[in-house]
Amino acid sequence: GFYGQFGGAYVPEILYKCVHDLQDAYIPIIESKEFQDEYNQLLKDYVGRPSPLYYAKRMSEKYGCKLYLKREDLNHTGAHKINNTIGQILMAKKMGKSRIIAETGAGQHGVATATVCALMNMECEIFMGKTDVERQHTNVERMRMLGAKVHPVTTGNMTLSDACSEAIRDWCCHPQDTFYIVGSTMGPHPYPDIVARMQSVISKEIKWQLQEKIGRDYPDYLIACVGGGSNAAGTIYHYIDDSRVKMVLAEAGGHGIDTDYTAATMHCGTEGIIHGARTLVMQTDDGQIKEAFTISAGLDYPGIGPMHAQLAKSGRTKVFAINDDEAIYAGYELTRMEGIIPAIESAHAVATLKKLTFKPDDIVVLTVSGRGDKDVETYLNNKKMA
Ligand SMILES: CC/C=C(/N=C/c1c(COP(=O)(O)O)cnc(C)c1O)C(=O)O
Repeated sequence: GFYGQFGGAYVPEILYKCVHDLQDAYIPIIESKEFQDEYNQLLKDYVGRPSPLYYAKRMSEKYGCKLYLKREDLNHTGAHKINNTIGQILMAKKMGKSRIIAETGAGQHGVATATVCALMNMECEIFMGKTDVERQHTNVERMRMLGAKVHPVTTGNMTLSDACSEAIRDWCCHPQDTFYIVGSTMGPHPYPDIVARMQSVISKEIKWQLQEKIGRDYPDYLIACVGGGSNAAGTIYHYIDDSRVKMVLAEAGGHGIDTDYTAATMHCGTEGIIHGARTLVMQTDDGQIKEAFTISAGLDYPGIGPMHAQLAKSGRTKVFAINDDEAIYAGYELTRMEGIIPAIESAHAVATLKKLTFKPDDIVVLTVSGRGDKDVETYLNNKKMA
């Protein structure tokens, strides 16, 4: 499982067996008719797919293009994360696992995991940095409502990276009966590939939706935000080899890539290992992973999916570092122009529109990865930036 020099599975000895078991099992499971039938039926009737591709008329006029929004915010649980957790819970069941663990930052992956555990009657434990427990508390309440046990993590700066480390430590103590549902295109092989495949339903739908709406199955631009990289991976998946399609990604600049308060890994990271993957990571000269910083819990990660490390290095994707104030402004703009309150993560993608120059007929598809209910306090507390 390599993306150029990036990827691989750098795990402690104790995890070898369960990681290799998964490496051997995942393709046959995903490609089986039984999996495909149950997965597609749940995406349709439980998640509510296909998600709409909505023509944003007022934003199109403002930015001089034809802007279509891929509405992953309208999925059950309010974000793209459930596309992935449905797939992984079916794998866990197939592999005879009874206990599910997951990390979460924005709480959307936590909610999506707790949701499918309730659906499949499985035990669920979520690890979440204490900082994120506070700033995304509505999602913590939802997780508990759904029957999950939420463990606040108090190591490091108590955000997503610390939650990942704690989940991996737990996994090391329960390698046989526990399935770790990883929430993004990160971690040891095969997780980046599993998550990208589960999220690829996003671009599979974009293709036929564009064909239906404009008589052409490809856009001029695809735009998405990147935390670990899963909604972006899903958005670009079926277009990666199509050179007609430009790919624009938004990572979290925080207070700026020239400050110590940033999460812009593709601007500030160097090659290293984090949570089992060789990728780009923000690290000190002696290899200590630096703390990330951003207003957005879901983008607050010092690493990046190995797939995106490779795509950025090869120049296939154009990556912008969007700062906190730019994201808040963009969140208010979409809210006031189209009546859609985006997740603060998705707002980073919206903020790239100001950085691009379009031709009037350019078809632009931007993935709204989640809804902003969990971020209303953050938006209102930062109104001055609007
Ligand atoms: C897996 C940890 C990331 C989380 N969320 C990330 C996230 C992201 C960034 O994650 P990726 O799509 O995996 O880059 C974008 N949009 C929304 C609405 C998100 O919630 C979470 O815990 O919910």
